[in-house]
Amino acid sequence: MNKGLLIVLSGPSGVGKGTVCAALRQKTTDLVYSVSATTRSPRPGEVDGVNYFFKTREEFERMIEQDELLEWAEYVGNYYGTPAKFVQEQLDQGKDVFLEIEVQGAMKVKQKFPDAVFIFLAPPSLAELEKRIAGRGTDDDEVIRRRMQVARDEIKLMEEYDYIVVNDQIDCACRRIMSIIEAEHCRKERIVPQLTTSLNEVL
Ligand SMILES: Nc1ncnc2c1ncn2[C@@H]1O[C@H](COP(=O)(O)OP(=O)(O)OP(=O)(O)O)[C@@H](O)[C@H]1O
Ligand SMILES: Nc1nc2c(ncn2[C@@H]2O[C@H](COP(=O)(O)O)[C@@H](O)[C@H]2O)c(=O)[nH]1
Repeated sequence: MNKGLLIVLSGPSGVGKGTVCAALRQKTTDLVYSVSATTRSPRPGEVDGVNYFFKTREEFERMIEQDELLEWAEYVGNYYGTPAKFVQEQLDQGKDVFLEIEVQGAMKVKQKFPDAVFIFLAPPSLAELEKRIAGRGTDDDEVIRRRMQVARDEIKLMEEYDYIVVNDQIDCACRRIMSIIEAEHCRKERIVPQLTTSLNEVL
């Protein structure tokens, strides 16, 4: 079991993962956020090394070959992946690490880190999801159509997750995620090994 908690947040594009993460950052400083690598082009305002590490396909494929990624997936024509070294270093230091990734990648993390916590952020409805993707104004109609198509398959896999949080309101979703993390820290599987020294007379 890792010293820190690995928390995986997935959910269809446009459901509000980034928005909820930004709100979480304001409410708690206890989480470390992994920065993914991608071959997608930066959107206006996105900064290399902050939002993503922007890579060419060749660079990304080299990262795959050199086993630098904890997981990776191809999504709507681009590669996305989690740099492994940073995540493992933070977990080893006892920090809680937060990954915001799509479903195929989350399923790969599940194989490697069965004790990670998997949270699916669900939209209140498909109509609301499409409204949010389109309202963001970052994708053309074809990309929106493909993201909605993938979203249907992703929603089918939501039962693979430990928790489902409906993102009807940003603050509510944020509170629920913080409660899940709090509760996960109290699981006996995590607590008992830590208490065996201090309570060794009775344990
Ligand atoms: N609870 C909410 N109610 C209404 N609008 C929301 C809510 N949460 C997020 N949004 C809006 O939905 C749009 C998409 O949000 P966001 O970019 O955070 O989604 P995402 O899941 O991170 O998408 P992607 O996976 O494509 O990066 C944004 O315009 C955001 O302001
Ligand atoms: N499997 C992974 N998926 C990731 C990673 N980083 C982001 N994502 C997901 O990709 C889609 C599209 O993102 P966008 O920024 O182009 O809208 C979205 O669901 C992200 O959560 C990753 O490292 N691995």
